[in-house]
Amino acid sequence: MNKNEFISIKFDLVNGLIQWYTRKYHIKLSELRDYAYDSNEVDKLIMEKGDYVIYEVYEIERPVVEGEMIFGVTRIFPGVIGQEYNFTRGHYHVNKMAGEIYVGIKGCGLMLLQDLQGNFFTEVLERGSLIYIPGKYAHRVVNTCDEDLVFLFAYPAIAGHDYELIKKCGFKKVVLNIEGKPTIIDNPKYNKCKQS
Ligand SMILES: O=P(O)(O)OC[C@H]1O[C@](O)(CO)[C@@H](O)[C@@H]1O
Ligand SMILES: [Fe+2]
Repeated sequence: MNKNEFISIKFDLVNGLIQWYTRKYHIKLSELRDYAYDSNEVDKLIMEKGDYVIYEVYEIERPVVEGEMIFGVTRIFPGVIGQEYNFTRGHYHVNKMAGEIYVGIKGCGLMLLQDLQGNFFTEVLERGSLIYIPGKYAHRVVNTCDEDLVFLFAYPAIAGHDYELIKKCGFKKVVLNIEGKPTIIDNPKYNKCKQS
């Protein structure tokens, strides 16, 4: 097999373990401070438990040229930051023509989607879900269950990640654990951001 042309690897579809990847990175609690519904809860948790990993990404990198695709597996650990379920930062693609595909492998949660016009919706992401995200939608995944949420992703290598707007304003809604149930509420930070 010529690795410059073909990639064929084993993928454990039960546990979501990938046999080979070129980059592994993780996002810790402190890196979500600006993205959290309540950043005081981030500080409190770090004081109590230290700065732990919220999610990890196993990626197969490819050259950033038209036609290439980057793909891999993300694992979000279960838990809450205050009331807010563990989540990915979320981002827009710089290249609005670049869509993305997610396939749920293990666990359950929600994908939050929004565009620059303020349209917002959610999709269930669980084992067996297949979600196509058109290029203009920012996307975030929230783990609402008690186990790891694992999913496969694939996107054009030229997509580019834009985190700034999400860092500044967040998503229109957040997913909180209220009396043990995932509850979607308005994000005050987003509303304030729109007004200023
Ligand atoms: O890049 P974020 O918003 O932290 O979320 C991580 C997830 O999104 C991706 O960047 C793909 O869109 C993956 O690396 C991973 O699945
Ligand atoms: Fe993306």
